[in-house]
Amino acid sequence: MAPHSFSDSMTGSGDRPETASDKRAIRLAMKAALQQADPSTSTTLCDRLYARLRTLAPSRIACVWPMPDEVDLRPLSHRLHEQGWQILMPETPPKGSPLLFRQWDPDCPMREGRFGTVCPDGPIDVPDVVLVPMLAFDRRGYRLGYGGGYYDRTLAALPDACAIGYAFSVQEVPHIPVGPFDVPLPVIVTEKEDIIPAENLQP
Ligand SMILES: Nc1nc2c(c(=O)[nH]1)N(C=O)[C@@H](CNc1ccc(C(=O)N[C@@H](CCC(=O)O)C(=O)O)cc1)CN2
Ligand SMILES: Nc1ncnc2c1ncn2[C@@H]1O[C@H](COP(=O)(O)OP(=O)(O)OP(=O)(O)O)[C@@H](O)[C@H]1O
Repeated sequence: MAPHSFSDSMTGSGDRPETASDKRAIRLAMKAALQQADPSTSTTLCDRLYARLRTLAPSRIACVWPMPDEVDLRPLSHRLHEQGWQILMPETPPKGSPLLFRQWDPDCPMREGRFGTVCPDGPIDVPDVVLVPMLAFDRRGYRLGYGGGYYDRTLAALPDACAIGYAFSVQEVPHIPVGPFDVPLPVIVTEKEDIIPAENLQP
């Protein structure tokens, strides 16, 4: 079925029940699989992200403070900071709102936020580049997060930002169920490869 079908848009404000339930099943399976992932893979993934970003002029980039078993972007955040990038990290607002981003530097105080997230206690800022965490993804560029819809709302509000999804390669699934607000990412970086979904489109 087409990603943005009529029946999806009929519901107006969210996923159909079967889409939401299919997403939940993938999240559960992936959370379990991630507990077996090798954390040292984060280092290779950070190196690949850095290789992609170093060709750009330093600007304001949204990184992420990791949650348990997730890719750890902290080595990349430090490296980019040393290279003159302004690092931002998300603050998680109540569900239904886009993320806020706050400036981070290696010495800034951090505080605990919603759902086990941690965010800098710095000024609010707006990113030019957004690194997007994913619980699962597919080769079309669709992603699943923890189910808040935060990044979908955030990227919709930042149409000019350059969005780059990142995850361990074991987080790839054949097909992410898609709802009316899911927009595919233009690039996904894993520790093994850079996936450019447009290259996978059938003519
Ligand atoms: N490291 C990191 N930070 C991030 C994200 C992320 O994916 N990774 N987010 C990506 O968007 C946002 C946080 N989104 C989240 C949304 C829900 C849950 C969560 O634990 N949900 C519970 C159910 C909560 C409830 O509804 O009561 C769960 O999954 O069991 C966690 C993070 C912003 N910060
Ligand atoms: N821009 C939006 N406007 C309104 N509702 C949205 C928007 N984006 C997502 N949603 C809704 O939010 C709910 C959660 O979305 P989804 O399950 O795709 O979250 P997720 O992508 O896994 O979470 P996150 O983006 O926080 O990592 C769904 O019902 C979805 O339709």
